Amino acid sequence: MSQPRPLTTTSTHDPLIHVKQLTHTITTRNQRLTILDNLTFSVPHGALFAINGPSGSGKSTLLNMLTGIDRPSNGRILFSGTELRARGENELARWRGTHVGIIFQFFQLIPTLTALENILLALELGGGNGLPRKSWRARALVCLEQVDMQEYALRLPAELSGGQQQRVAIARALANDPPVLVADEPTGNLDSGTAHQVFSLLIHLVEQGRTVIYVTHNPTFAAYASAGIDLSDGRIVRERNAQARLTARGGTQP
Ligand SMILES: Nc1ncnc2c1ncn2[C@@H]1O[C@H](COP(=O)(O)OP(=O)(O)OP(=O)(O)O)[C@@H](O)[C@H]1O
Repeated sequence: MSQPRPLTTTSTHDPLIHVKQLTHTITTRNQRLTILDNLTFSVPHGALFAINGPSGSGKSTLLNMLTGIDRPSNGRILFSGTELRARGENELARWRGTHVGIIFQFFQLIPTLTALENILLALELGGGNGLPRKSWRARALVCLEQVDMQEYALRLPAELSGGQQQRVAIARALANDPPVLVADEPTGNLDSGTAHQVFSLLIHLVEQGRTVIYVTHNPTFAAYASAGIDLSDGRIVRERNAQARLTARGGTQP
């Protein structure tokens, strides 16, 4: 299986997300744990941004903070200049429905719905992104086309391979046309050839102007990023910024 072709667009320097001195602690029965420790970084607009680190380093916790699913104990997250914690829960859920598409490791498609119906459900839940209901089916088909799965619109998830299911899940994440996709170990359940195909697709979506933030514990997949951070024990131990590599090599290379 060939590797994904390198990212040919570069992200702008405009930060989409600013994280400032973010700390998250939790109290268990007998101790207080610091899961994220004073993180400051930014996610450029139009980046393929990796959050990399070993198991337990805080990657998923951080991703949930960036999408407003969880709130940090301390610190600030500015998303397009607006502070997430300033929004109430309902407002945050509405905002998430239209601004962020979420992709999961285990796809999480509804098993009794076809590929097309899974995407229609996302449109239903996200309000159809302002489109009239009569055009939702066409929109869902466009999303399937974007991931090259239009021929499989009427298949159930169980009738698709793992890689095909993840493509449908990516199409579902695109349903409400969010500017940002977040993915927690998007290829963690796929063989390496299929994983590289999924990364090719994510790179293509970034080239079309979306920002993709993904979590991985695999340095090979982290190397596809145009920017990112490496976490260890809840701390940033390395910042990745492909701008330097772009200058050096004339293109981002994993
Ligand atoms: N609700 C909780 N109660 C206690 N500890 C928690 C809780 N949630 C997370 N943790 C701990 O916080 C740390 C970070 O967890 P997190 O799931 O963010 O790590 P991760 O890097 O995503 O790990 P993995 O790659 O294994 O999914 C881990 O040590 C985990 O055990």
